[in-house]
Amino acid sequence: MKVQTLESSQKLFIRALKGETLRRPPFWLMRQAGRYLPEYRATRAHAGSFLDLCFAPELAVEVTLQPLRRYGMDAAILFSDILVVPHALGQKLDYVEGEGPQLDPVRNAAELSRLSTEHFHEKLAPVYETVRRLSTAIPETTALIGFAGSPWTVACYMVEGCGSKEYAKVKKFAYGDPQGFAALIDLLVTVTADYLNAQIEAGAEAVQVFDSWAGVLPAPEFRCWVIEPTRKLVELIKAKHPHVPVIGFPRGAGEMYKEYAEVSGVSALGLDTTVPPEWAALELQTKLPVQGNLDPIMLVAGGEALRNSAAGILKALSNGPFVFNLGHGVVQSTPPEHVGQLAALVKSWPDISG
Ligand SMILES: Cc1c2[nH]c(c1CCC(=O)O)Cc1[nH]c(c(CCC(=O)O)c1C)Cc1[nH]c(c(CCC(=O)O)c1C)Cc1[nH]c(c(C)c1CCC(=O)O)C2
Repeated sequence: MKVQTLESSQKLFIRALKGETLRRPPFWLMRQAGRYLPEYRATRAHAGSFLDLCFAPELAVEVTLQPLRRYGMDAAILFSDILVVPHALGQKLDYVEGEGPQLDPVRNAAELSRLSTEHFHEKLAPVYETVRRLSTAIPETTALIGFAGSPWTVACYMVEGCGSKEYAKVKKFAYGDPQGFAALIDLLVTVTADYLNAQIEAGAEAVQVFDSWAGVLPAPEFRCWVIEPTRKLVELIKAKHPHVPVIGFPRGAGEMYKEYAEVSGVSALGLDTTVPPEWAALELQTKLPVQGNLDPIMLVAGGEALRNSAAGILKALSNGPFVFNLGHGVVQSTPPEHVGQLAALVKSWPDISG
């Protein structure tokens, strides 16, 4: 096995998450691997289904490395999906071409009782193997990020059975039967902590908790189903791995970002596209390192709009601990050369800022 000579703590990405203000901020992009890259589409065509790709360590390593080869990001993110967790609990999951994920929904206590943790780690063993292989396959200065969905966001898919506009079914379950819904959330807190701890033990140097649907809840329910489960999850990770940074990404949290920053215990905050960077510098970055938040559609537009928007974010947030990223994932219609332009801009910051 290759011996890693560079300590995690020396990597730019980890240094920023530990609170250092760096001259040139590190960067990576949410969903940096995926269908916008022709080499991803080629590997995907060989893999069979999308889940087959997630559970084939050799191919999952390959697609994780693809964006790094082109753009030299400061961090690699494990290639997998947030929905492998319900899959490992025994919920039926399919990714339907053009329609996204489809699950057999869980909407009450009886359906909940059919889930089982019995084969959980066995089913996720290929993911841990991917992390182990990546930890020696990535460049020496690149950090390795593990991830999971937040209990709330994973519950959204488990209850709705697919993506949704209104999230009416999961809200009805949470509002109408808070005790029953708490059983689902508590289960997800426990298994997600085990899952992230296992990724860390396999070599992940930081983990991100994707809470894509945090923004759909009123404040009291946001406290109950987003902040509190995240706080428990972070506590279970920190109990075993106190020095591993946990990035929380409560997309759409708005004003509630402040309370999430103060209460959840996360080490750093992922900012969505709508958060004003200047506000974040004053109200959030004074408490925790921040990551974000270029609109992914700026990467589709390219040119002046992309340059100006990225420079505005870099100006506002580079005076504190900061990781440059998007405010949500790369979209499929992104021209790969625009990602190259963005990478060049961030890597030459601040020398080109004047
Ligand atoms: C909500 C969510 C999911 N998955 C994820 C989230 C949270 C972030 C967000 O809000 O986007 C997270 C995710 N999904 C994927 C990654 C890989 C790592 C990375 O490069 O960032 C990560 C971090 C691969 C993927 N996950 C998926 C793909 C596309 C599948 C394919 O190749 O056919 C990829 C590359 C499928 C997926 N997976 C999910 C959906 C809704 C879809 C369908 C929509 C789509 O196709 O983009 C669930």
